[in-house]
Amino acid sequence: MAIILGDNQYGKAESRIVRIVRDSPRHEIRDLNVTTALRGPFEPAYLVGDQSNVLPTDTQKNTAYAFTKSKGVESIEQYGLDLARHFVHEIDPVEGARIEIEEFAWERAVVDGTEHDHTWLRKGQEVRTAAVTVDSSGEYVIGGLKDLVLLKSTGSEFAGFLKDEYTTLPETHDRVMATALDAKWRFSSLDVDWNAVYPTIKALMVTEFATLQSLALQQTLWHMGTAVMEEFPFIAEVRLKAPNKHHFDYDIGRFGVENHGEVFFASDRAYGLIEATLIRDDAPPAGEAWRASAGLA
Ligand SMILES: O=c1[nH]c(=O)c2[nH]c(=O)[nH]c2[nH]1
Repeated sequence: MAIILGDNQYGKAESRIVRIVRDSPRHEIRDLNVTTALRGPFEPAYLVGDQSNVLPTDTQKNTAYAFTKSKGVESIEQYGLDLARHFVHEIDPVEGARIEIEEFAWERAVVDGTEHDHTWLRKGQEVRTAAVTVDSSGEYVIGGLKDLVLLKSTGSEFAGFLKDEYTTLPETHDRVMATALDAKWRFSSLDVDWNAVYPTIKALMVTEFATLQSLALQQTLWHMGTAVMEEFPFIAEVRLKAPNKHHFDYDIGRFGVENHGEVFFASDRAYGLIEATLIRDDAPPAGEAWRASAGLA
């Protein structure tokens, strides 16, 4: 019997990088959480402690910081491509690079009715994500968002489900539906206006969530994903993950107060977890696109 070293990669996880563009009195801010992971002939580091091919994770972190100035952060997708290409093409032993990025959004403070030049409020909304892989098989970009918290107070049903001796859930044709959406989309082209596509995808998914008379969260996810893929032919695949944040009618009848879908217990666990992958039947191979590192994006 021999033990062999299987899949491996190494890098610096979660470098928190804040880049301020201050070339004019009106500053800009980009607030990132960046993970790098390198793949290549790194077995000797694991097997015999030979670091000769190992670009330190500290160096990877430094490069991630430096590139926010030297290359800029036009979009997190482009920044990820710049960084991944650098590691693969400039650092000899590196054969593949995986860059995962989260971006935290800020909105300008409004002072005396005017947007302020250098003060922002952290947006409590979703986190934009990107995951870029570059290796000898190609270049892959996955865009995404996570923690997009959505709630609708009607327009959601759940009935007609399978029942057995353990089923107690009442059927409903009017319930609260809420989730914290995690969505990822794989691009089949790199010739994309990354910053233009993102808000459109978000808006399409929000619109489907709002307007579909939902028979289940599963159906809502299908409609969200298809809306995005019908709009953008260069999106080959969409992966969705949605916790069903249950809102249970609270029994205030005990106190002589009627509750017609007005007062709820917002349960944080256990939650249903509904997941779906939508893919075109002619999608190009995903290659290493989904092989995660820190799993940030
Ligand atoms: O939208 C839903 N899908 C389910 O699969 C499910 N199961 C459940 O108990 N409630 C719900 N709601």
